[in-house]
Amino acid sequence: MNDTSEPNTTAVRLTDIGKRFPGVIANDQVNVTVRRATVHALVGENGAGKSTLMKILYGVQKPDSGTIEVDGRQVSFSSPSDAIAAGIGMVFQHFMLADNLTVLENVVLGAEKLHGSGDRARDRIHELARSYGFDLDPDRLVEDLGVGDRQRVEILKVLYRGAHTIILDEPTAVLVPQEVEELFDNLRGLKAEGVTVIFISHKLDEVLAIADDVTVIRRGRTVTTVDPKHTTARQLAELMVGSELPSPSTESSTVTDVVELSVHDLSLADPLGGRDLLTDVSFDIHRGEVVGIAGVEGNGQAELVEAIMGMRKGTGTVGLSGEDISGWSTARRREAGIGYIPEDRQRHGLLLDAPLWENRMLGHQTREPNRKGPFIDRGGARSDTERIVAAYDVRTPSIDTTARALSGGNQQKLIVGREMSGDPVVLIASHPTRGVDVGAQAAIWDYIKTARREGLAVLLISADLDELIGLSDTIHVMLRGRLVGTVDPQTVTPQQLGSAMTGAEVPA
Ligand SMILES: Nc1ncnc2c1ncn2[C@@H]1O[C@H](COP(=O)(O)OP(=O)(O)OP(=O)(O)O)[C@@H](O)[C@H]1O
Repeated sequence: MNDTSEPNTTAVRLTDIGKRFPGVIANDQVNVTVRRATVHALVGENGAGKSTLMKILYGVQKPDSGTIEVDGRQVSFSSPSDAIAAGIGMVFQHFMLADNLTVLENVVLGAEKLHGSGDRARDRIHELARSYGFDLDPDRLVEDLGVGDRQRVEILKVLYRGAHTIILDEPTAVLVPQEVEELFDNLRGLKAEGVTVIFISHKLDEVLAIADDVTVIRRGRTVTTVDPKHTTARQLAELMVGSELPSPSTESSTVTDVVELSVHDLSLADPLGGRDLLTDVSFDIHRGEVVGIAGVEGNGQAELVEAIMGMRKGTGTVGLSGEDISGWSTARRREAGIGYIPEDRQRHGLLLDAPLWENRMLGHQTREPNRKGPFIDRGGARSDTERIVAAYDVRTPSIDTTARALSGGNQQKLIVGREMSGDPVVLIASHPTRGVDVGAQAAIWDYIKTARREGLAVLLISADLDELIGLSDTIHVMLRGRLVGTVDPQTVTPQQLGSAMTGAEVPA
């Protein structure tokens, strides 16, 4: 270790950082001091300014005011390459790996000048993996890796480029409990070797389990930095929102015997000729019922949703309220009353460069309040967007703001609000609360529970096992494109469910 790696020296100091966007002060004199070789968590409501601050530290955004010090030296970054040269790395939520290349090729890609490309590169990767306790085979294809391993490759990539401070944006959002434990082991390994980790998270229990310091940001300002050893999740949440949080309540069953969605023997071949993406998937969802699907990401959940929505053509049947809709287009399915919260909000849920009120119409152009007779009803769409913004607490300067300018969590709240509008019969919800803060999560859960009480049938896909267990009336476990078992959310624990998802015996 060199002299800059001693604990308790400062790795990063952000002082009085300010950043404005049109109509919004994203950062307002933010101050954060990150001690070297620690894990430092940033928490705050959706839109509080966490991502903006990290983009400033990574050179993606330029601050309007304030100073950045890295390793005791003042720096000014015009681009991520400046930040990387100063030893700052960032791992984003959407992994940016090439599936058809090996771990080694992915790590080295674009950084050949650093350690060469042949055996020297391989030696360096082995050395890094060993010293940080990463168990990765450099010659495996990335497409054969699970989510946890892909994340490790991303981290390795950043380390290979010489980072000694790593920023992770909501790293556990896509992981099952076992993978979260593995990630945390890796983070401890990094710390032990003098690496500093800054991470953004909405999972307050996890923050308390791994962080050495937690900085709370509220409406663009630093509230405080606390010691997690002496702070509870509830206290953190209250610091975030500046008031007390309501506690969620459990609900009794509202399941009826009317089948609203029925999926029968659904199979889907892989267009690339690999193993079938779905095999003989069958289940019903009744009026007033939430059916959860648990599975490690990449086991067919996305394909199942796309087949139900008519975006992929498989064999078997999909029925809506007793009618066979297998041959219907996606638009017709939505018109008939299927609400759809997509997994990838930026690709399928929003037109990023269109204003919020136009996004309100997306997929709902043919229905009230967006249409009057044969005409688009702009006024109706606009006033309903105002309603959603208020009801779902979408933080935005106005409904004329583009979707791109919203924070991730606020984009999600807008989509949920839109898809819950117009009394859907069935709601297909993929990760409905991904990226939203604890307050908004509780509000979305309440909306789903209320709609279920009123008869909504919900298909819930979520990597958040507490959410799956807390909302579902029944949970099917999905593995390699098949439903391999059913568990009772009343009795199953997140750990048992996590094991079942990786192929262990499904608990009775
Ligand atoms: N490029 C941009 N243009 C306009 N406004 C922006 C832009 N980026 C962020 N903002 C605004 O700045 C504020 C802070 O957003 P930021 O993404 O930093 O929040 P966050 O704390 O990371 O939220 P989340 O938890 O939802 O990801 C928000 O009001 C957002 O709408």
